[in-house]
Amino acid sequence: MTAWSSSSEAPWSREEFERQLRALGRYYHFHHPYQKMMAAGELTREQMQGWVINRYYYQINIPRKDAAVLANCPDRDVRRRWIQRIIDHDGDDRNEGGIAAWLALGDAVGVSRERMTSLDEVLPGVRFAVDAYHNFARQQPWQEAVCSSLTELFAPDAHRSRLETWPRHYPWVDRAGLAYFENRLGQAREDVRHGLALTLDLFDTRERQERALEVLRFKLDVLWTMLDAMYLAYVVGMPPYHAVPEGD
Ligand SMILES: O=C(O)c1cc(C(=O)O)c2c(n1)C(=O)C(=O)c1cc(C(=O)O)[nH]c1-2
Repeated sequence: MTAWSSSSEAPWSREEFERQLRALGRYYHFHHPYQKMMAAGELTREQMQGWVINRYYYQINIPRKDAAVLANCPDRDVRRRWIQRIIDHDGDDRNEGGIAAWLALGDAVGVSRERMTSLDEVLPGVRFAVDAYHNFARQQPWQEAVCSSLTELFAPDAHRSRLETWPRHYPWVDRAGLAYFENRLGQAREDVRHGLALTLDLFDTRERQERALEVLRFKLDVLWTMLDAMYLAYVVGMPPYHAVPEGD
């Protein structure tokens, strides 16, 4: 055991552990300059479209990530509940699901289905970040993948903010497109209840609890890095290779 390791210390109480997880909310992407511009009505149509196009790559990878959790999890009770996340995004006979709702959000901001689903405009930085999340869920223990979903603890504030500020600041966005955010408010509450209870149960030593905080930091980095890539490309005006002269 190394001198800096605190693994021999007593575990935090559930309340203290939950408090530490929630305290990481200060690094949530809601506080990124791109999101702040969005909430303040400062994004141009192109910047809004760029966000919707790039976030689509996140949306289509969420159910694949959740399928990886199912594949790695031997606990039937956990799988029975976790499978709902895939249905929430992919839809079923009764409900079109979140990916369809995100395409409708594209319609509302003037992004055609072909443009969105081609993935041609997904920035490399966004692709790398999202792939890192998907690969994490495939390769790490399923308990860590469960924990990494806990950024959803902080998502309802972001969804509510968009529902409240977009109609005021972006009257050109068709309101029907905001259904995605409305739907997520209820779904995220359920997801968080389950994901948080599992995390509090499973990470039951100080070493595991500290690992859980690291895992949540990783996921916060994924979300923040996506917005860094968008900020550089669409706000600073430096998309990848922008300074490379056109070849012949
Ligand atoms: O718009 C957002 O700010 C936001 C953030 C997050 C998140 O924190 O990962 C998710 C979502 N939305 C979301 O809609 C969603 O379905 C979702 C699933 C997950 C996940 O990690 O399993 N995060 C998120």
